[in-house]
Amino acid sequence: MVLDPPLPRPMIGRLVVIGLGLIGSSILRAADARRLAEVSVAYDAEPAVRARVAELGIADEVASSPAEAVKDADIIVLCVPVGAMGAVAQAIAPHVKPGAIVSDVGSVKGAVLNALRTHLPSGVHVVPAHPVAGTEYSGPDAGFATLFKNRWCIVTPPEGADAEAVQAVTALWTALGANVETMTAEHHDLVLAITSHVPHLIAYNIVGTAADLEKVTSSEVIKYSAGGFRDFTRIAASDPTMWRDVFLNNREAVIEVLGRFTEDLIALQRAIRWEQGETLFDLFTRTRAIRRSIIEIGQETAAPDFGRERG
Ligand SMILES: NC(=O)c1ccc[n+]([C@@H]2O[C@H](COP(=O)([O-])OP(=O)(O)OC[C@H]3O[C@@H](n4cnc5c(N)ncnc54)[C@H](O)[C@@H]3O)[C@@H](O)[C@H]2O)c1
Ligand SMILES: O=C(O)C(=O)C[C@]1(C(=O)O)C=C[C@@H](O)C=C1
Repeated sequence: MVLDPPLPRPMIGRLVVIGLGLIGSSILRAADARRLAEVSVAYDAEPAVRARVAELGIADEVASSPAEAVKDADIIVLCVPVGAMGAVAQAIAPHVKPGAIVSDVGSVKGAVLNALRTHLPSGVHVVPAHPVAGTEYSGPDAGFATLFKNRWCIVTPPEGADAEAVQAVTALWTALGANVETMTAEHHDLVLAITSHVPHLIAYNIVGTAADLEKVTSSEVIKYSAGGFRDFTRIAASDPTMWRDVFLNNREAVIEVLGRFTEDLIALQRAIRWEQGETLFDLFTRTRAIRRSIIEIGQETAAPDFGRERG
């Protein structure tokens, strides 16, 4: 997979990335490869992370404070855990120039939009976004320039958002390689609860259950985890801070989806108890078709339906 060639002229003056882990460092790498900004500026709360980013040479400048980072910025992208977005917005608020755009990459949108709007002055354009692309790894060394290539990025502008600012964020993500879709923050949070948040919770739970089973030793779990369980362990290795914040900030949608999930699981339990093979067979046939259609259209380029038929 390769990125498109560099732009003939940078599309952004000063691009600032705050939080230099998997996502922030991937944005910097892709922006550097495609020469999207005249100047890219990086900041992270951890001095060791800032030093590593300077060593990697993926930003033009590494700032030593949030205030220094956002001075004269045109677009600022917050790539910190969802629970830290409010504190970062508060720290940069007095230093962001009027007319600048503040965006983010948080996995939850409603709570982040509220946090950003609470702290940032009204002259600053808030346009949240979420690249639906990632891995179970964290930190600046985990990032790579093609992470967003042919993946979806969901932009969730608040009502009345400045059209030019929304266009600028859309153009940024398109240039980073993503396909952009726009929806409300509320709808995003429901869609991602089913496609990402609850699946992660299930993975954390099943790996935790396996680890706690008294009659199966942990060495047996490791030894025989070549198949399905191994896939769950990859997801369950995802960053604890990030995922704690996701669940605490998308409580309503996660609880709603978990309710449905629990009902369906109990129905399966009943089908097994009463030996209702047809029920099991029908469900497994339906789910197999879903998997095959995802592969057929190519997960990376498929236009997901985002559940719109449910209204
Ligand atoms: N990992 C994924 O698969 C994925 C995918 C899409 C979106 N996201 C979202 O992207 C964001 C970042 O995730 P990541 O995987 O890059 O995390 P990460 O742990 O790799 O990096 C986060 C970085 O933020 C820094 N940070 C934390 N608090 C800070 C603060 N107050 N000020 C400045 N820096 C601070 C940390 O030091 C760390 O370097 C999260 O909001 C997450 O929900 C993650
Ligand atoms: O591929 C993975 O490891 C991911 O978990 C990526 C994933 C997802 O659930 O699809 C995780 C969280 C994000 O907000 C977006 C993408």
